Amino acid sequence: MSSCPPTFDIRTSPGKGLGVYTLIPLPLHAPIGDYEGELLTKDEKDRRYLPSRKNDRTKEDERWLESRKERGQTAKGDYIFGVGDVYVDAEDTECGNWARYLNHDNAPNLRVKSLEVGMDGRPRVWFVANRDIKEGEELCFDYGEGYWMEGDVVA
Ligand SMILES: C[S@@+](CC[C@H](N)C(=O)[O-])C[C@H]1O[C@@H](n2cnc3c(N)ncnc32)[C@H](O)[C@@H]1O
Repeated sequence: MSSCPPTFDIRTSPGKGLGVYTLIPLPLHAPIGDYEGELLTKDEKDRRYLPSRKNDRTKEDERWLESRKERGQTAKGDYIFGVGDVYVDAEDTECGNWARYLNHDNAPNLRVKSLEVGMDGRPRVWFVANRDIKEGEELCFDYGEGYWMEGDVVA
């Protein structure tokens, strides 16, 4: 996993697991970082994570799940960000980056920006400050209603 910028700190956020905190003040519109992970199609995401699609899993899906287990990685579906038809899955810590620890807030201090196709031909998701942020604040974005309803998709 790519390391967290030195100006941010990953630590316990009460009631939310780990979270990302800024060690410096950040001005409105400050770029925060990209959300990185494995790219999955909707069908791959559903087959691998939804219990209702378990019987549709291919051999490749089973190998993928087995690899997660062997490497002590979870497969809960809590780290998925949808961009158009593609899903960025940051659950595997060998593929996701530090942004996987950004928590949800109904009054977030971050705004999500995304492109279905970035300059490298891949989808891009990144965060910017949506207000001035004080030193020591936790960085959060709004996951959107779908995340909490379906439990398998971030935003
Ligand atoms: C993308 S992860 C965020 C990082 C996570 N806290 C961790 O320790 O790995 C999303 C998960 O964090 C937790 N989470 C995020 N925001 C939360 C909130 N506002 N309240 C409670 N739990 C939250 C939930 O368990 C959610 O499924």
